[in-house]
Amino acid sequence: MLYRLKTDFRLSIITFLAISGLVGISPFAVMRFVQGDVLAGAVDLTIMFSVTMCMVYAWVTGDTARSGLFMAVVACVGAVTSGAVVGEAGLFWLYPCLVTSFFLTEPRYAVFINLAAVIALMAHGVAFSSPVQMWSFAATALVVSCCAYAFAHRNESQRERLEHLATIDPLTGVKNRRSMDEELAMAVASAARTGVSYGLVLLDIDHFKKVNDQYGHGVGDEVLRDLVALIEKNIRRSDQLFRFGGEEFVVLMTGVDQTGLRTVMHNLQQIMDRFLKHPGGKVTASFGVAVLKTGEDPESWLARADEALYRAKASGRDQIVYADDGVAGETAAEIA
Ligand SMILES: Nc1nc2c(ncn2[C@@H]2O[C@H](COP(=O)(O)OP(=O)(O)OP(=O)(O)O)[C@@H](O)[C@H]2O)c(=O)[nH]1
Repeated sequence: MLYRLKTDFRLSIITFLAISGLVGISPFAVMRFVQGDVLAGAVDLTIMFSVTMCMVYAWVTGDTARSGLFMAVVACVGAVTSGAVVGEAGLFWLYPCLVTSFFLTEPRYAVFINLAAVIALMAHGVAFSSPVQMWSFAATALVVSCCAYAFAHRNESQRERLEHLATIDPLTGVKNRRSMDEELAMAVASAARTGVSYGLVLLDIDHFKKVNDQYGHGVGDEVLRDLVALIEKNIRRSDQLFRFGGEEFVVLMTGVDQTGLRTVMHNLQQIMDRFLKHPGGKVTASFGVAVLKTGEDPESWLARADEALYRAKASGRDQIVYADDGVAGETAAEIA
């Protein structure tokens, strides 16, 4: 739970706002009912119920885009209704709503929601004691919205940049090991939920140290980039490639069974055999392949692929070894 709060910015905002909204509004709801103002109390209760539902929906489905948008609408509609029901005192509630809209949903929706809320309150007019107060409210609401927009926009672009730095390998441009851990966990969860099968390929370039030593690191880097380009060109859009570390890569394949996986792997090995080169000749790789078993966790899945890769290296490299096969794999030359 804490992990999701730390990694999902919008979910954390939705949760924080829902909880602070509940804490902030509940004393007023109690006060309204005690004072006999049932309508205002009912408005408060409806807002509290709606924000709670938004938060629960976000946690259960992970759909923070929809729940964030709905929460922004609920908050602004609630603030406008409060202003209309209790008058001037209700106006203040719109300010936090104008700010938080930009953190809950996309700027274009937030601008629309904020404008609609301010115009609705002004058109209703009852909450204002004078035209000067009404226009002062409009002007301050505009300033607050502009500042919130600028801040949220900057925050979003910095967050995207940090996320890119944290998840993408700078040399090859593919996702790094950190992203892989998350994607494997998601694949395991999806397999348990939907029954879709997943295959994991651990690929390690053979004798890569020699390439670096003989031709320099620049050439080594070029081989890594060529390998990535070649794999990306030859896997499906739903498959994902990660740099596991150094000269080791992982391909996560979706919707493949044992037979399909063997065909894909043989094709991939053939393509590498034909096209992946360094100045002195061919570049080969060893592969460890494991299909996710029912109820298996990501660690054991990866460990089985790693063990298969170890066997591929140990039995002469340039091999594909399937976990739990118990036999050595085939070289590209044997398949051809
Ligand atoms: N050019 C380049 N080399 C890298 C990079 N990351 C790791 N390496 C090199 O990859 C080499 C890996 O060497 P080893 O672990 O001995 O593996 P190997 O030579 O491929 O031998 P086997 O895997 O046993 O076939 C080392 O020389 C690392 O310096 C990188 O980003 N660029």
